[in-house]
Amino acid sequence: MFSVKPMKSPLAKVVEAPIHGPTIEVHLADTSYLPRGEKMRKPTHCVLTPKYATLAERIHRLPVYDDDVWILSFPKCGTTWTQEMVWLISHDLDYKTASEVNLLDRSIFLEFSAFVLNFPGDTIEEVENATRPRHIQCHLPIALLPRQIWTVRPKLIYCARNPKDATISYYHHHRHIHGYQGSLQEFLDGILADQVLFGPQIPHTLDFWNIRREMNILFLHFEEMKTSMDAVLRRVCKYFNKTYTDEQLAQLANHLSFDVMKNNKSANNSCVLELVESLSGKKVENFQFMRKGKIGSHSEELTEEYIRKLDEYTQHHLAESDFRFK
Ligand SMILES: Nc1ncnc2c1ncn2[C@@H]1O[C@H](COP(=O)(O)OS(=O)(=O)O)[C@@H](OP(=O)(O)O)[C@H]1O
Repeated sequence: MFSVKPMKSPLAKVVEAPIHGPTIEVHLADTSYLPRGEKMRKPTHCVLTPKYATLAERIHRLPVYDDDVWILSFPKCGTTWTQEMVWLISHDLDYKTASEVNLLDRSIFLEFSAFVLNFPGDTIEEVENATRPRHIQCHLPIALLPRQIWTVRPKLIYCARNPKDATISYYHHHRHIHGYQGSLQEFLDGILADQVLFGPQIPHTLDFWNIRREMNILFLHFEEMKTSMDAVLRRVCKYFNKTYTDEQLAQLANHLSFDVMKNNKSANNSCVLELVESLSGKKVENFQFMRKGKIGSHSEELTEEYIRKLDEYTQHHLAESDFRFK
């Protein structure tokens, strides 16, 4: 299915983090069974962990059901936000259960065990045993998803985000969650050299974009959720065949607003910080998953030089595509 090689780059060293260990490059082999899509690229490599390689086959063979709901994204692109929105819309706005059961238990992060050394559980098994309809979150690229997805055709929701904002968000995530010790510049060079975990981002997004019609993927943008949440909610309702009143949608938009979600212990991923603290024995300071929640916050930290480099990198990847980040 794939071959694996250790990463020798300087960045691989600095991201040899206490939480997930070193990174590897997974090279995809047979992808002939994937949907053909529009302008389908040949999938290349993905940066993952050695522990992932031991779980890859189980993930690839995972049974898929047609009532599954898969939330797919590159890290830091609005996954958690999308998970809470989709779970509520498809569960008749059941705020009571949403407040009592943590989002990570309602919408399970499939490959989470692969990214935490000494993880005290098995998230793949959790998905296998979850009550249907299962809500599953996954950051893997299309070629590493369970193979049955392409024949069983569950609901697929993809969330994209501007790479500059996602990159800065990911940098802070690496510093505080993965124990990344390198500089911002090294991290950015790693992004540009496709060396960062789950990377590269743009081919990840393009692969889902190219099969969105064929696979009936609900394709969302972080920026649209920020600027036009009402329209996004209506699209999600339509996808799930749900009808709610204007008041109910306004209440949901409020529930999903940054400030409300930031203080919602059931959906703000604070339990992940607690897990990281207990595994590393160190306090995670000055960091929350709900960090800034803005469009364009990269401009506070990126130099003109790196804005130009990231723009050129993005343009290069998008040259053959009609896809545009918002
Ligand atoms: N409700 C709401 N409104 C606006 N923004 C929000 C919201 N929820 C999460 N976020 C922002 O999404 C970023 C985290 O993305 P992910 O959830 O994909 O992260 S993860 O990959 O699951 O770790 C992260 O972005 P940054 O603030 O730029 O770091 C979060 O703040």
